[in-house]
Amino acid sequence: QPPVQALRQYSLDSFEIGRKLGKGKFGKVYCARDKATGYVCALKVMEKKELIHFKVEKQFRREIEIQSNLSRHPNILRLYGHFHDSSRVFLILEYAGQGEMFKVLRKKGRFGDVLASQYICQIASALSYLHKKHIIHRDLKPENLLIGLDGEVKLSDFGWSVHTPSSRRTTMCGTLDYLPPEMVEAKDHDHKVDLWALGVLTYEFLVGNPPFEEPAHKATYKRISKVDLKIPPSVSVEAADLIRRLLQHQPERRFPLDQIPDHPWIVKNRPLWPNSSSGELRSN
Ligand SMILES: CC(=O)NC[C@@H]1CCN(c2c(Cl)cnc3[nH]c(-c4cn(C)nc4C)nc23)C1
Repeated sequence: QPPVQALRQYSLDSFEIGRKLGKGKFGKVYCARDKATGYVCALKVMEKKELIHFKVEKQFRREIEIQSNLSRHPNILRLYGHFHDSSRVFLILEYAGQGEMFKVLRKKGRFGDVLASQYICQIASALSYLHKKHIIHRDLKPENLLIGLDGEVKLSDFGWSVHTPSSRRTTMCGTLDYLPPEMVEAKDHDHKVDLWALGVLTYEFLVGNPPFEEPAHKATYKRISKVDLKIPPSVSVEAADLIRRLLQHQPERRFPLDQIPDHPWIVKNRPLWPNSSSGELRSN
């Protein structure tokens, strides 16, 4: 039967709460086990008064609506259900066995071509799935990526996703590093903003920091607007080619997602067998 029955009514009492996994944007996330099925999941808890205070209840409702409708994709974190009590709202999320991407990246400093290209190819597949459903993620960055038990990437945190085409209404907060020129210039934007962010992510995976990072916001804006991109010689020729093709000022010139699996950088670094990156041979 499905890991978490979609129609069953859940309450906090349906779960044994485990360790705190960390903090999302507006709440805490705990490891939890569904008492009825023994299934392990991640329970995201948010205070209703916090959602109201930050005026993000609309964004939050959109997150639920979008993520619930995303049925199976191996690189998108599942939202199985949600429930609330008098003061809190709870999201029942898929548990990602290897945790947060940004922590792995900070610990490793940067990724090699094989690992980075596998991650980028998986993220491109997830974005392609979203775009086909007319959804743009709009907040692609290492902090919003998780890693599953088999090392696969899981796109999560759809708090900023919208249906295309859209012009941003909510003021942005957090890092500007991933914003494309059309959003920095607050122009209308479409799914191609995710292509720009994928280019920034590719650069950050390989170099360890985002390409337009500056201490001051204004300086970052300027570098993004001018696409003031300097790719260090440590980055392979093939990777640099993909980064340049994604970080195009004009959205329509950005490299299409469905051509990414055939890009030389991805092809050259694809392991002979899937799951062979960990060196062992496994029957699938
Ligand atoms: C995208 C996002 O919301 N990130 C912040 C939340 C923190 C834990 N969240 C998890 C969520 Cl939402 C789902 N699965 C997770 N697994 C882990 C985790 C596993 N290990 C071994 N260590 C950790 C940590 N964390 C999660 C997400």
